[in-house]
Amino acid sequence: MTGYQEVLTDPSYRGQIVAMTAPQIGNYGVNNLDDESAAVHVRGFVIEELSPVASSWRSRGTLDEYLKKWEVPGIQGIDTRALTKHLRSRGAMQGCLTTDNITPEEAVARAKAAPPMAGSDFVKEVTPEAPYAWDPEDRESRAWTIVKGDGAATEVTENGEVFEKLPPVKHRIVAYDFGMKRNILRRLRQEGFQVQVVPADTKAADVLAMKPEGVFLSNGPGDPAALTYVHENLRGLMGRTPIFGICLGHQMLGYAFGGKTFKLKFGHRGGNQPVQDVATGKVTITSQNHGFAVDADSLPGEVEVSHINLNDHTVEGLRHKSLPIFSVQYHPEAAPGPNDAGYFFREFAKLIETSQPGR
Ligand SMILES: NC(=O)CC[C@H](N)C(=O)O
Repeated sequence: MTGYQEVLTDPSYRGQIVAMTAPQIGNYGVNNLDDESAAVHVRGFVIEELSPVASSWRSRGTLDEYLKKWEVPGIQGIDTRALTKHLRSRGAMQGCLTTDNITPEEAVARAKAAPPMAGSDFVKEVTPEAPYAWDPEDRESRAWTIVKGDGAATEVTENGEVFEKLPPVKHRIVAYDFGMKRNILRRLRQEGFQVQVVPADTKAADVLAMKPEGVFLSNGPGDPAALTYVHENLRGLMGRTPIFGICLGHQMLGYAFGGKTFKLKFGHRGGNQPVQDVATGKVTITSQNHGFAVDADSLPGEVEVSHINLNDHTVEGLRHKSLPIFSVQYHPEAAPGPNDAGYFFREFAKLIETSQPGR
């Protein structure tokens, strides 16, 4: 029931209509802290029932007003669990939401005529135009670092909000922003990383010229196969700096290694996906949002599958056997419920500290 604002603003959903299975959405309204980016990216939002009340001390408006502000169509009154079962048996498909006075057949024709997800580069719509240094001390960024107050060093602002005191900077890294969620930046900073963010088409040489201690590859929308310019740049970074990728970043590494991805019949979504660490056998409950997956058989021998999804046994993590490179398909930064996977940000710091990049 929670997390709808994060879903709406996750750039990875660019170009997609999202349907929620929880029966009532909007209960706690929207606020100025939960946005994962500066805009709503879903193309349409489908729910069973909009809560008639938006109630929370953090609330600054209703979901209805929010979608209107961003001119994103929403529809309620849909049996979204039946819809989900339909998509599960038939596969993810094109859809159409309209207020035009047309027949269902005409709406189906419009849905079929829409450009398909496969083969489309949606990253160019969400990547920043220029590099920027993420400043965790600016007001807005600090507002993102709310913690639950578990006794860790905290600070209370004039509005009574509790903030985490950030640790000193330990490592300077560069992050490719393919449509990055803000909580990734927040989690990186919480682990002591200072982050310089660069656009998706930044050349490997320009990244290396910044002399980063490591490179992070973000999540992002669309078909990973379409981003050949990224695959190329990553090949220029491999072996020269430690690399950590999440979701689209993980898929990009799959291509840079010489592998490929395929489109899943239906994507992995939501906060309840079981993933097994192949080496330890340990299972974590993870948050996921992806429609494509790396094809394990396409990978070269020097890359190992470190994690698998226990529902369909697809690849959920990769690790290079000799170079300091690893990635996960799911979202260690997301926390709609479990925080099982949060340790990956610490792993990245450890990798930087223990590897000897050849530069
Ligand atoms: N969250 C993501 O980074 C999604 C990656 C990719 N666009 C997919 O759907 O598989």
